[in-house]
Amino acid sequence: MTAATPLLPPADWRDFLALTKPRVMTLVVFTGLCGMLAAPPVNGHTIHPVLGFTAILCIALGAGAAGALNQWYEADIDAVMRRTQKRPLPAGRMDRQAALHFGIGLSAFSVILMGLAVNVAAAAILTVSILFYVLVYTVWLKRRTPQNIVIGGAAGAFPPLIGWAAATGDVALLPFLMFMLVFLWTPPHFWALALFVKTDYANAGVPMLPVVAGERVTRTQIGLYTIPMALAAVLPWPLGLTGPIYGWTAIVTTAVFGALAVRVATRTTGADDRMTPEKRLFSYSILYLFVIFGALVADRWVLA
Ligand code: HEM
Ligand SMILES: CC(C)=CCC/C(C)=C/CC/C(C)=C/COP(=O)(O)OP(=O)(O)O
Repeated sequence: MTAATPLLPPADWRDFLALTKPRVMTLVVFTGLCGMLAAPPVNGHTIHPVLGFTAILCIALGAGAAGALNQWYEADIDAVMRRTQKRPLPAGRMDRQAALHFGIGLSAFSVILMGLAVNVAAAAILTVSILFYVLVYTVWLKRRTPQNIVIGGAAGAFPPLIGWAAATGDVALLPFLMFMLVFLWTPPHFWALALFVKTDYANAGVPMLPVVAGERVTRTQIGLYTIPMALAAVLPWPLGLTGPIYGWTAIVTTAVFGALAVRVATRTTGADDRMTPEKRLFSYSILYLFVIFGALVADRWVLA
């Protein structure tokens, strides 16, 4: 080969899959599915299985597309952080244009399919969540303020609303509380992780809370956000929106979340600290959402 400009070989399908952040998106898709399955029948009918499947597919494709556009925009900072260096763009396995086209094409496809096959309400909320993740979080806030994940994190809270809207054509108080639960869960989820990958963000110049405000403030904020998060989690039962299966699951799993968050909030660490409680809170935060959303569906279907 004597070409003057080095050309990248065509990217592998695995690189396109990696662009969609598949591991993170499993929980996004799961909360969307649970929002859909928790919705009540409309005029005696639940959503047709084919339409239900299409709606979940659209959430998965839309979320994946948003992840691809996020990586297209952030290739520079991903190249600096150890956790993200091996992604297809910073590792030089994919052309940036290919990632951009993939992200835009998949976003348009997911929204149009949702609008044509399912309904306009679900397509509209899907559009808002993609725009929120890409424009509000990634482009606007992430490099500017430590409140980036508080405001921008709303993007990841929309899927239960999308699922519910797909099934009913509308939104209601229960999916709104589920939105609030994920919205208020995001700061403890992310800041627990940010406490132990702080150096990565500092090196990349991303103003995450532990980098700009320090560990103490971050720990306190984790504790503070856990309080309204717990309220959003537990309220559906006393409000009569769910039954005891959800209610008791929410009480027990949220109490564990609270205990882990208090441990993180009240700790001070030295230089060689292994950050075990922080890692535990981060891992538990993921299990917590899977279990609590699963309980919402179990409640609806067992007590129906
Ligand atoms: C702005 C908000 C958020 C930020 C900044 C954030 C950040 C992160 C980061 C940096 C990781 C580490 C590992 C990785 O890159 O795979 C992670 C893991 C994870 N996040 Fe989040 N997250 C946010 C919101 C959410 C939401 C809304 C969900 C789902 C409802 C979610 C689900 C997950 C899951 C399932 C993992 C584990 C992935 C794995 O096993 O590798 N995150 N998050
Ligand atoms: C339906 C729909 C469009 C959903 C969007 C889902 C969404 C916003 C998820 C947020 C979770 C996420 C991947 C955060 C990563 O933050 P980051 O991008 O700062 O993480 P990084 O450092 O790993 O790139």
